[in-house]
Amino acid sequence: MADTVASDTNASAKIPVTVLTGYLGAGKTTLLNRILTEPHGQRFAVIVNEFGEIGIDNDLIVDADEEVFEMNNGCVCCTVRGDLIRIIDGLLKRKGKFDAILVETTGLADPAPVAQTFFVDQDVAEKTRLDAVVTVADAKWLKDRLKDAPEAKNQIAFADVIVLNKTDLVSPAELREVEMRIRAINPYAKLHKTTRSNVAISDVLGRNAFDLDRILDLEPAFLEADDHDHDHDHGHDHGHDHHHHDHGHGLKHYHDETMQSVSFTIDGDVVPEKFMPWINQIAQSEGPNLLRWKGILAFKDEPKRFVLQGVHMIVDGDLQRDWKPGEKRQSRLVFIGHDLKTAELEQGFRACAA
Ligand SMILES: Nc1nc2c(ncn2[C@@H]2O[C@H](COP(=O)(O)OP(=O)(O)OP(=O)(O)O)[C@@H](O)[C@H]2O)c(=O)[nH]1
Repeated sequence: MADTVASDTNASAKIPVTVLTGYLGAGKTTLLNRILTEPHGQRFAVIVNEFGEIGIDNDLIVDADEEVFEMNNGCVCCTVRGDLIRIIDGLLKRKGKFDAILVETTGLADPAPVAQTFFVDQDVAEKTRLDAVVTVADAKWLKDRLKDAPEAKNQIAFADVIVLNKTDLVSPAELREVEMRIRAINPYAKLHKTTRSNVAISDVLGRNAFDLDRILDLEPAFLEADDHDHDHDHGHDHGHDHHHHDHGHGLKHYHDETMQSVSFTIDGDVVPEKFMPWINQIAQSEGPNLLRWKGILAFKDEPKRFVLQGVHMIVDGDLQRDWKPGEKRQSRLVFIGHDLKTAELEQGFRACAA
């Protein structure tokens, strides 16, 4: 994986995949129908979980027969959905008939294994790229679901784009409150407030969400949205203490009781021979706690930007476009997860600086 991917520079030829997630009834189907009926000139292959005709059903996505991948070191904590792989393999054989893939996950699904599929399976990873995880959230009910449904929190934490839907059902004050709750879990996603999932198609498709520039540019504003009360529901949570954050030293830090985001910036290059072993080791040791991680790295003597992403113990990366003339060569990493060893992560990353 990570040590072989650097040669893979052909990212743009891959078929983009958008994973559409969100809790039951949030408005996923409404969004999907909008995407499929608006004129955009694109042809989509759609994978949804109720669709008998393609051959997965809710049970499979929710909890049944997942296939377990045994990693080289014997770890079995990374699982992927065999059925999803088979469906995508089948679709890819019909290549040319569609431009993009949309996967609508059931409202109960943890998006991690779905996203992992696009990194883990070699055939799938060679031919597709995860464009973005789009999470539809119900403005009226999300707050409650964050308390009682871990999937709902994972779906928010995982999102590159959040469609905060059903805004017609809440007051402006309630809307602000739910937005802050979302930001406490995921300060990085692009957020759109909608009724009937009426977001512009260009805001959900073709995002190249792993071009982190856009997301990180927005980060300071996101980090200001933290002067909110927490409902401290310690029910099933890990008993973390209150959120706090630290604006010093290029370290940003934001979390609710369980979920946390940290980002680090090195003002310059990193040495790939140091960075790659380090990040692989972090993937192994911290992977179970790492829900999602991303980075843009300036590798020493490398004219192209190295874009990294990970899901739990899986690391994936590509050399993408050139650093532009005048663009500041920086190396940035973002981790979203729980119980993050922030100081250790920062120290390890800084040790890779050129
Ligand atoms: N009031 C209101 N209702 C909405 C809005 N968007 C969707 N709905 C309704 O909410 C219900 C659920 O919408 P769906 O799009 O089916 O939601 P879903 O996320 O696909 O639901 P599942 O398939 O059950 O997970 C439908 O009755 C929609 O008409 C909205 O913005 N406001």
